[in-house]
Amino acid sequence: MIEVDDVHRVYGSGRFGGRTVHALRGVSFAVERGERFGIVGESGSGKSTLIRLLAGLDRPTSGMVRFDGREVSGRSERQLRFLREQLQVVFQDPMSSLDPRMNVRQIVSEPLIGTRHPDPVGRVRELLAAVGLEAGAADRYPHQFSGGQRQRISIARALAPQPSVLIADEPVSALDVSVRAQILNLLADLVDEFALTMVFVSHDLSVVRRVCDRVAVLRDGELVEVGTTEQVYSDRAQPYTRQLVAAIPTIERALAGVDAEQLAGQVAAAGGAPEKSAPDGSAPDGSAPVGARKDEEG
Ligand SMILES: Nc1ncnc2c1ncn2[C@@H]1O[C@H](COP(=O)(O)OP(=O)(O)OP(=O)(O)O)[C@@H](O)[C@H]1O
Repeated sequence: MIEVDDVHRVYGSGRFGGRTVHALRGVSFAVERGERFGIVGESGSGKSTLIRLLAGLDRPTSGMVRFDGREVSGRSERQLRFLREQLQVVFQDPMSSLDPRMNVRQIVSEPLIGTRHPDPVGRVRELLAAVGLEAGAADRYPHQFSGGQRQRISIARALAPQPSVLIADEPVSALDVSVRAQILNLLADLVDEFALTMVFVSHDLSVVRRVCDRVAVLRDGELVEVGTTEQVYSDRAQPYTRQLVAAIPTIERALAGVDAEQLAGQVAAAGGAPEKSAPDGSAPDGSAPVGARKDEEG
């Protein structure tokens, strides 16, 4: 469905002594139809750059991105219409990606403008139900919802044009930990229900692990590992991947059956990151562990 072939992206020309940043270095992978493919890497590893290339919002400096056999790079906006219909992105922060002046009906039906959909109102009702919002939500505005509910609205909007591929760009990072699991479960259910292909991007391997079949690990613009989520999570052949696992709060690893002490030893031996979680399994900022429920969404 998606092929990324030896893609490089260099920012800046380097002319007149200017700085260049080699954000992606020879990245290659393929995402099969129906797959849930995770891309994980720490800040600055090139995740946003890669998403922009997949969505046809930017062009690689060299290499090629293909969608359903068609080249994405180097096409005009008119030629990319097929991609805009087939591929939708859910962004990290629903507050900034939803227009505060539009009500939910307008937001969710916006992608249908110009498509001659026979029943946009009915479609909005259907989509709100699919993401677990009541029909009355259609008349309300983004600020009247909780963070998790706003992300549900973003997901409904992304599904409106009936895409075949959903790119989720850190979709739960801006949310309270108590609602993350609900949104992840919702995404997984919708991918099944609508037979979607999903590319799920996150800095957090534990989040990717919940929803993805395969995962690619990105470091400083290079793919250092690609494999099934379980392989990557449990083999940890790469010291960098071990660091990503070690950054997951202890309770998450306990749930995953990973021996925290053994892992900490491996990381220390690899010169890796220090243990970040508190002994009680809470996150470093003192927030509740992932998976804890406060029923904040209501
Ligand atoms: N428009 C740009 N011009 C110059 N450098 C850029 C530009 N966009 C990104 N970069 C650089 O490219 C590298 C990769 O950035 P990118 O935003 O893709 O990483 P990321 O993994 O998405 O990080 P984050 O999770 O912090 O968003 C970084 O060094 C970044 O500073």
